[in-house]
Amino acid sequence: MKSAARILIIDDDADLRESLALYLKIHFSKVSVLGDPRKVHEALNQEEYDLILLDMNFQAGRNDGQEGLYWLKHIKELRPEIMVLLITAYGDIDLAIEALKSGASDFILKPWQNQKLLAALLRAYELKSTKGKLKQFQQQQDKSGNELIQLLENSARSASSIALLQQARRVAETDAQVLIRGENGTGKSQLARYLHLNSLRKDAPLVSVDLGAIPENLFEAELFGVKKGAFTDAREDRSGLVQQAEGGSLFLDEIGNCSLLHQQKLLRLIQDQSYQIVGSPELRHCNVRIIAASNSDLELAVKEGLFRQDLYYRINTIELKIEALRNRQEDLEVLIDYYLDYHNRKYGRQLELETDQRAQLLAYTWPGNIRELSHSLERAVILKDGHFEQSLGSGASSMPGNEASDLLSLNLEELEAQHIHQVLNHYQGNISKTAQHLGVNRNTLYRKLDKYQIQHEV
Ligand SMILES: Nc1ncnc2c1ncn2[C@@H]1O[C@H](COP(=O)(O)OP(=O)(O)OP(=O)(O)O)[C@@H](O)[C@H]1O
Repeated sequence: MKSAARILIIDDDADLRESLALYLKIHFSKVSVLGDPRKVHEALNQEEYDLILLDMNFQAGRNDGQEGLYWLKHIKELRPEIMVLLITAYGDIDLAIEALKSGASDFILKPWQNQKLLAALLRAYELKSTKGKLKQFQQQQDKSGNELIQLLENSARSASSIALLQQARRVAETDAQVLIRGENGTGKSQLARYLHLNSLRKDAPLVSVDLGAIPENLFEAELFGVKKGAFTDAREDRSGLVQQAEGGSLFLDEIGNCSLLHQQKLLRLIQDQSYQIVGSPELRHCNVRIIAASNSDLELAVKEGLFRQDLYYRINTIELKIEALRNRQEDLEVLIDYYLDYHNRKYGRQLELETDQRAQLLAYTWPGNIRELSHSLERAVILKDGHFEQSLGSGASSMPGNEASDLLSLNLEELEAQHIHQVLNHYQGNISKTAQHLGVNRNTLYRKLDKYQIQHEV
């Protein structure tokens, strides 16, 4: 399959241009040529390119490479996102260094070797895609970063939440490993973002990975990346999440669901800041801050031999515990107003709560915590109905029994709903373990819980 990279070759030598283009067209979907660099502005206005292969000497008799450097800077001013690879017959180290400092992605010597040239172009394209993704992600994060800080600080009214955020801000400035504990839906991922946004790494990416949702056999590839040729499908080098988090933070959600084998790889990552790309013998160094989260009893898992003690000690240098929502009445009051307003605006409604309806929400135990609260208010706003009797905790009580005769009377969907409910109860509401047991990912499970209105654990 051809790479999607769009390439422009700029060289005054017509034979060379054409032979390069002929070769590259075998591997790339779009290859164009340009003989005169003075027309580059026009060319870039007409078409989009990902990569430019730029000759360094154009005028006859000149071979100092300065023209190439001039056009390189010009292109980078016009389109900083385009990766420029310089190609020259007169290479020396100083020129190569100057080119790289001026923004070139690579420096290729003529006569080139086709395989090496191809590898350099594919590498540059991979880098461009990763940079693009990170930038996009970072912009989204920036937009909502301040909102998140405000939201968390606004809703922290109870003594435990105020103390928690204070502690979080204090540890955020350090690079200490943090373990966030709390029931499902209490806001562990949001607290991880809060930590990152308050840290010195805030301008670098925060990459989150749900360790409960990654299939066992993809764990290493997802986290550490893959070297081209590591397996049949690995046609190009692929970066992993650790590399994408370079300089920033890596949020390892549901760390308690990690197998012992993968715990060992995480230990090396955390302890030595190093990892191995799948298919490569080398150890790679990285600079990432680890934030982990878990809603399971890790101490028990350590006792039972299911969680490595050394990893446990590594990740919980600092432990931040989020209280269940039922123990944070002051926060609950603010969150009811926040989500009522939020969903009213989202759906263009004006639902208001009667005093007894609000009292009912304040008295409920919220086993699914903030996520359940938001879902309940969303449903109420959509239905324009603040009577919560039907919905709060109805999932548990309305489930049919599992006598054989009952099962026969169920249709497929009812059977599915019942099965999900039982598995969920078996794992005491642990979403990741339930999803793993059922062979679906957590998002699918949440959708099904929603569909069958199994609110109890949503
Ligand atoms: N302080 C807060 N104010 C308002 N909404 C919040 C707050 N904290 C979390 N939320 C919302 O609650 C929901 C659950 O939060 P989050 O996903 O962070 O919980 P979690 O503990 O990581 O859940 P899980 O254990 O299922 O991974 C999200 O919709 C989030 O936006």
